[in-house]
Amino acid sequence: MPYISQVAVGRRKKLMVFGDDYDTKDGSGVRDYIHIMDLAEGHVTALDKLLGGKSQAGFKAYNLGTGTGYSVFEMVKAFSEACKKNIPYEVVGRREGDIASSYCDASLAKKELAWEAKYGLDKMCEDTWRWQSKNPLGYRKIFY
Ligand SMILES: O=c1ccn([C@@H]2O[C@H](COP(=O)(O)OP(=O)(O)O[C@H]3O[C@H](CO)[C@H](O)[C@H](O)[C@H]3O)[C@@H](O)[C@H]2O)c(=O)[nH]1
Repeated sequence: MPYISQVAVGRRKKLMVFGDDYDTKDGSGVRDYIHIMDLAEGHVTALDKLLGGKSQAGFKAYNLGTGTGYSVFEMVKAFSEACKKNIPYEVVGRREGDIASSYCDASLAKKELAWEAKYGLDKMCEDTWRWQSKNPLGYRKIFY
């Protein structure tokens, strides 16, 4: 997502797509992207349970994700629609160590924390683009 966003804002010429020959819906890598607000709320909910509950365990792991896998090409398309620009890309070789597909089962978080992700890919792209277009250099200071 940050690389796509930087292409859209003109900081990078194009996105390098790491492989289009995976055994996935369109050949590109699939991941479980999550909106930052969903992720933050998931953490707060887990902390509330830890601090307020009767849990004896020192820790417990919860998966936080949408449970939906999106491909790199789906990301490019969704981001392109959000920013109303073409996102140039080039398919290059697979990145060493990458797996084809990774998405989570967040059912335990839903059951025990009553948490689930609210936002989908379109909202992630829309909000990322709003931030990136207002902060082309990210949080770096702009010196004139
Ligand atoms: O310039 C890029 C960057 C990424 N991708 C693709 O986009 C997907 C997501 O890549 P990320 O690097 O954003 O995320 P990963 O899930 O592959 O890996 C990240 O999450 C992992 C844990 O899940 C590790 O922490 C790892 O170091 C970290 O990069 C992958 O299919 C990757 O091949 C591209 O095509 N081009």
